[in-house]
Amino acid sequence: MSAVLKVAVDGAHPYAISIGADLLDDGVLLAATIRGRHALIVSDSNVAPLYADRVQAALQAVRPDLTIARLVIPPGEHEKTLQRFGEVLDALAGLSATRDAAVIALGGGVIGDLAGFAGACWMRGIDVVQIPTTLLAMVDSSVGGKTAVDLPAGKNLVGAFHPPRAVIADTSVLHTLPDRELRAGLAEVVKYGVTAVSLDPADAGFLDWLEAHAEALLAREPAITAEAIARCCAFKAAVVGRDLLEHGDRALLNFGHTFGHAIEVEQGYAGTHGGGLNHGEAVAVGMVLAMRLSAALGLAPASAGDRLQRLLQRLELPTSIPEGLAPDALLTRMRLDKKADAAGIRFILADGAGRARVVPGVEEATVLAVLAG
Ligand SMILES: NC(=O)c1ccc[n+]([C@@H]2O[C@H](COP(=O)([O-])OP(=O)(O)OC[C@H]3O[C@@H](n4cnc5c(N)ncnc54)[C@H](O)[C@@H]3O)[C@@H](O)[C@H]2O)c1
Ligand SMILES: O=C(O)C(=O)C[C@@H](O)[C@H](O)[C@H](O)COP(=O)(O)O
Ligand SMILES: [Zn+2]
Repeated sequence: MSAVLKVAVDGAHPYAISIGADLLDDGVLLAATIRGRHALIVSDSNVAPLYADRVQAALQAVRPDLTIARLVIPPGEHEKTLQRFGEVLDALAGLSATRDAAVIALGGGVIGDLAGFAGACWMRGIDVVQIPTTLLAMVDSSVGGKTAVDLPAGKNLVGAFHPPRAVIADTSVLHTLPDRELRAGLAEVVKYGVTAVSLDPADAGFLDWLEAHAEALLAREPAITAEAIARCCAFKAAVVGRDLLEHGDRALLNFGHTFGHAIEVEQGYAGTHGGGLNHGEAVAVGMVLAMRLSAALGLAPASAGDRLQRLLQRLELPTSIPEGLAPDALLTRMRLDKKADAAGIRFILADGAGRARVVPGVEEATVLAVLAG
């Protein structure tokens, strides 16, 4: 077994992120996260056939007394619903899960958010172990405790902050991840580059590093990939450790998301499985729009948008709004963004040199002009 990288998340609810190859088979590591006698593995029908048996066997070898059940749902963003949330709760009831039970989220961000929210609600909150299987989930969604489901009206509108008990990221599972999903994860990786100085000045050069290693990341070079995951987890750990509930600079992790979420909602959460943009792709487009808006307001040079667009294009990500989405329809969606308040939409804007901030009071006419290109 190769080296395991550890990132600690501090704060009121501390936990460890373990990153390494073949961690799914590490029964001791897995079992150390389970306190009670019941565990529910929640996964999707792409991931479960590949990995659920291994997780269950490893756990059961160390904890033969553990009763483990499984819930497998179809893949895709359109499954991150209240109905599926209810199915997870029903599965916990079927397991007679007590308060010391654990939900094991084995999958990408859809599974992590859905299972995490059910874990946050069952008996008012039980342990959630995140085992992310996409790059996006390893660098972002498995960490920080944001859990949620979507409504037709908007992304992640129903949810809770519920930090996991542990995050176990087995980098070997990325071998089976489709290229498109790898690229989607790289979009969130770039987000850390654009906001690096504000999130953690100690890693200010992350955007330059990404530009130097774009092809290696696309080629899934193991050492480069593991380094990217660990650095992203360190960024996220730093910010959620000091601002779990997003009263302050955690909001910077939302760079590109006000635009990106509007695209996802307007496309009806079509995502990978329905012919639309998936979350990472929508965030890629959203980041370019956010940088264009930053430039329009004089907060960044126009060249910053060009630089970001070039990097995203090298990573084979989309950088413009898909055909058929009207600017005014997107703006309407953005008004229900969770950062909006009585005074209007608040945007995360950046300077192109690693600094980002929350900006209120942006004229909607300026936003529409950016959306119209
Ligand atoms: N909670 C947070 O902080 C946070 C952060 C970022 C994103 N998100 C959410 O995460 C979701 C997107 O997550 P995602 O990009 O992981 O999408 P996803 O969960 O839909 O997974 C993408 C696809 O990859 C498949 N897959 C997953 N792992 C695989 C593997 N190892 N091998 C083969 N196939 C595999 C899945 O079945 C699916 O088809 C969105 O709902 C987004 O809102 C949440
Ligand atoms: O962890 C966070 O905080 C983020 O904003 C990470 C985002 O990448 C993620 O997509 C998150 O789910 C968006 O949160 P939301 O509050 O805008 O729904
Ligand atoms: Zn995101």
